[in-house]
Amino acid sequence: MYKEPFGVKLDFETGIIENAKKLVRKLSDMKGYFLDEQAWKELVEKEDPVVYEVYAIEQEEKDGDLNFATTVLYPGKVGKEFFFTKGHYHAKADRAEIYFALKGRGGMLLQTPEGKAKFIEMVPGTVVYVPPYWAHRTVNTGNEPFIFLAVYPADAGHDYGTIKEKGFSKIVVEEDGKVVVKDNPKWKE
Ligand SMILES: O=P(O)(O)OC[C@H]1O[C@](O)(CO)[C@@H](O)[C@@H]1O
Ligand SMILES: [Fe+2]
Repeated sequence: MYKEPFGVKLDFETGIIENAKKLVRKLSDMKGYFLDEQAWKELVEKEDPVVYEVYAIEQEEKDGDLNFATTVLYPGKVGKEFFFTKGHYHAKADRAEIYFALKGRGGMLLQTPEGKAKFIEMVPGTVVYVPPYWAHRTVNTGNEPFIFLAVYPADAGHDYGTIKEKGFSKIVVEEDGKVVVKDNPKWKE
């Protein structure tokens, strides 16, 4: 009837949560995600870097329960575009989420299904509220790993398909040494 409460250690320096399930996403797992396809191909052939790692503590997909996970998003670029997470809507689209930045710097791109986008900068201590229905993707705009904690409903699920197909309406790139958020020329409504 009652589940057992627990505490775990989250290492703020490395992002590792003890006893968590680890997931690794390499650049080759992200075909079609970056704007510059040639730059993507060259970097995959050269070194196929790890783009991010996730350490997740997840429960059964039940209404009312919570999951949490850290993400270690490495610094890097594909062409001018900063490394990012795949990004997703929730399968149960009305589920919200909280992100808490721990280390490094970056930001979150959020978007409604109609393509209204918002970029929120994240530095250690920033808490981001992801409202129901908004897709979300984090971006590392710095030179060190960008590490954050996410807390989300256990039954939220992930809808990756929509973002994989259509992308986000905005991209985050480096231009003249600056971080610039601009319209995605490949965005499909
Ligand atoms: O699931 P994505 O889009 O690859 O991004 C990874 C991060 O997002 C989450 O799916 C939570 O929204 C976590 O598992 C992880 O923190
Ligand atoms: Fe999410």
